[in-house]
This record gives sequence, structure tokens and C-alpha cells, in this order.
Amino acid sequence: MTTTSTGPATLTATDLSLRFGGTRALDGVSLRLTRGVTGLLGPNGAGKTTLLRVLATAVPPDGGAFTALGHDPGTASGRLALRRTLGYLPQTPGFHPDFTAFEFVDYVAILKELTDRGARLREVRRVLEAVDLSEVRGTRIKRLSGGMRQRVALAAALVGEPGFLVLDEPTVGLDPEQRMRFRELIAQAGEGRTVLLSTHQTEDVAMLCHRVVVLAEGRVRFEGTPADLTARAAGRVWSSTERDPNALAGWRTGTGTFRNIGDPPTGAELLEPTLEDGYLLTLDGESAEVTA
Ligand SMILES: Nc1ncnc2c1ncn2[C@@H]1O[C@H](COP(=O)(O)OP(=O)(O)OP(=O)(O)O)[C@@H](O)[C@H]1O
Repeated sequence: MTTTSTGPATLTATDLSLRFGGTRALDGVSLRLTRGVTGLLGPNGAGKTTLLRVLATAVPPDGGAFTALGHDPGTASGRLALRRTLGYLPQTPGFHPDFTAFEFVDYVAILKELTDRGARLREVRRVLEAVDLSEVRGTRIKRLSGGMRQRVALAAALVGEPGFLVLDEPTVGLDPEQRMRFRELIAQAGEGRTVLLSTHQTEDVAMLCHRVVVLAEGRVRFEGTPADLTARAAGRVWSSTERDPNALAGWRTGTGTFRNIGDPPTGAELLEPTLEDGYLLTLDGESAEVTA
């Protein structure tokens, strides 16, 4: 399922910063995106949503600049051009619960300036079909399950074939089967498009992203391939029968042994690293949340 497309930069951001009072939500973020799905990982409060909102032109940065798909949102015309090719799935999509799935997506299509009624209705049907919601398109959103609502939000983001898709934790709250289905949809969306996907699920990144950015305290801690992030943990994951006090983090696994990350003692039984291990080590264990 992993998207492999690379190539020239479609988005380049330089030194983006944004403060909320005394909080530096973004503190000099520079990054480069290409076509395909890039994962954005980071602990709570790292600045992921803020970065996505800036890149989706929902809020201007205090400092720094970016261009996306050749458009400069620092100018009024560039901002408009970028918005016309943008699909944004925010963390809390603002549904009107009494709208049906069709009415909501149609409403978004109108906002996206699809003014020809026939073409617009065809496009709404197309995106609802793409996310497998054709059968419930006449159902009110308040009666849909959480997973279906997420798919309505994705359909709305896909209206008008955007070249740049910004997805803020789209798989949160989904059961494993729905999450798998959603990953397939995002992988399809990533073919030929630039997709930035914020998530807390390291498996989302391992299974579907060709690049990954790790953000912490408003700064980029890592930018590269999922394989590079995993490789950071090579030789730094080991098993033990008791909790190892020298480990940066350690947790008891289902088999009763401990999985530790950090600097292993001599003779330790090394384990195959995962992307999550590489991610936790990148955060240096400081703000990593490890749930066994
Ligand atoms: N509108 C706001 N007003 C004040 N502070 C804000 C605002 N939005 C974000 N922040 C602060 O900026 C920092 C980054 O928040 P942000 O929501 O971008 O993090 P996040 O990585 O998306 O977190 P999470 O994983 O919990 O969604 C946090 O300290 C947050 O409290």
C-alpha cells in the first residue's frame, strides 16, 4: 500500500513560526513535500494541527513562508489559487448534523466554486462513490457512524480533484477494519497528489507513507523515509525479563517480557526495530507516550 512516488518538491516551507501568547506552536519549521503521502507524527501539543492549518491557509504564520504547487499564499492571488487546489480534512469537521451526506458534500462543492449544477452533482456522486458512501448518501449525518462521518469529511476534502490534500488525524477513533479501509482511500488519494497526513498512529505511517516528518515543540525533529526513521532504532531495542532501569522507555509486552529502547547493556537480546521505536527514540523518550 505504501506510496513510492518521489520527485520534485511540490511544497517548500521555510522557517515557519507561529505563537499563541507565550506558546511557540511553530518554531522555525522548514520542510519539503513531494507527491505521495507524507506522515506527520508528533506528541500532543507538538504543533501538528497548527502546521496543517498554516499550510491549508486557514491561519497565516507570524514568520517564514511557503509555496505549494507553485502558489505563494503570501499574496492574495497565490492564496486564492492555492485554496482552489486544496482539500482539507480538519481535526473536527464542522458538519451540520441535519444535512445528509450528499447535502454536506454538495454544500462544500458549492463553496469550492463548482458552479455548473450538473457537473457539481456528478462530482459529489463521484467522491461519495470513491469513499464507498453511495448507499447512505441520503442519510442524515447525525445518524451515521463515526467511521462513516470521517469518510464524509474525506469525500468533502476530495471534491474538485485537489492537488494538495491536508488530512488532520483522519483515522482517529476508527476501528481496525475501518482504519485499514481508510488507509486504502488515502493511498489512492496519494497517487499523483501531495498529501500531508497528521496522525498518532505509527502504523499509518509505516503502511502508507513514503516520507515522514516528526514534529516536537514546534520544531522538525526528523524528515526522511519511514525506513530511515526505523533505522534510527537499529541496535537500540532489546528484550529483558525485568524492567531495565537504564532504558529510555520500556514496556511489558503480551508475552510477559519487557521491550526496551535506549542504549542496551552488553549481551542484551536485541530485537528488530519498528518505526514506533525510531519515533520514540527521536523524541528521546522525553515526551513519548508509551502504552503497553
Ligand atoms: N488557538 C490557540 N490558542 C492558544 N494556543 C493554541 C491554539 N492552538 C494551538 N495552541 C497551542 O499550540 C501548541 C500546538 O498545538 P497543536 O494543536 O498544533 O498541537 P498538535 O500537535 O496538533 O496536538 P494534538 O496531537 O494534541 O492534536 C499547543 O501548546 C497548543 O496548546
